[in-house]
Amino acid sequence: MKPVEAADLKAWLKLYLVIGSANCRKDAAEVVEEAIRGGVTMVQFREKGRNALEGAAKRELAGRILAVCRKHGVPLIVNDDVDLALALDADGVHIGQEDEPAEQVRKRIGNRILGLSVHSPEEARLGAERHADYFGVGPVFPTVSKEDARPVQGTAALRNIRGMHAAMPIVGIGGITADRVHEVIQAGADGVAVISAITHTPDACHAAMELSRALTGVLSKRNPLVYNPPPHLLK
Ligand SMILES: Cc1ncc(COP(=O)(O)OP(=O)(O)O)c(N)n1
Ligand SMILES: Cc1ncsc1CCOP(=O)(O)O
Ligand SMILES: [Mg+2]
Repeated sequence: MKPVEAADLKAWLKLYLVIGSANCRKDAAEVVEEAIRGGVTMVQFREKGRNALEGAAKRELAGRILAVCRKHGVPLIVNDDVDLALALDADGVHIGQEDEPAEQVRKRIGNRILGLSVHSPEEARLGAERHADYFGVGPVFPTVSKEDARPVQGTAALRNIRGMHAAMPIVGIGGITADRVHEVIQAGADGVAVISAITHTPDACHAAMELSRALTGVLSKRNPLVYNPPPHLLK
């Protein structure tokens, strides 16, 4: 497997669905199918929280979500669980600052995608040194989906981290809804990662379409100085 191209990853990060059984009132694989039909471009399997599945049941759900993603050509990232990602042959792993260290995960997953949560320019500097492929930055807004979330950052952390990492694929996360997408993208993110904006709605396809429409609008208008400087400026 070749290393992922940053340009491809930026496109996949546009509308990133983070999902597990605890977030859904119906089968999470069905929600993934509907959300992909509505425009989701990458999926993270995050099986956490009260009554989270474990062992064979967790693996079974992950396998069905992977099958849906493969059918539609959408990359699947596994949250925290490197063993599961390797067993499934998933496209990558997302880890945070309290998870298995990034260097170790990189060695274990080879060229699969490595996503890392960062909250400050210093964490981002270390993350880039440790060869993360993309950063997840947040919570940008208050979230109902993560009990142990860090304090809300607004868009300030995103702007700071983008300022220091012009070429890095970056996704904003935490409390993002269709009407807040423009702030997150204007602060320098390549896309948004959401749980509740898609899973806590009666129609995941419709919710994804609304988010996707908002993203397409703001990404097409974004001031090119915010990111994507010409290659000679990146040397
Ligand atoms: C895209 C994205 N960004 C951030 C996170 C949070 O990861 P982490 O800090 O490890 O917290 P948990 O999700 O493991 O509870 C994420 N999952 N995805
Ligand atoms: C996993 C995670 N990491 C930071 S905030 C968050 C939860 C995002 O969920 P929501 O989109 O419902 O706020
Ligand atoms: Mg984690």
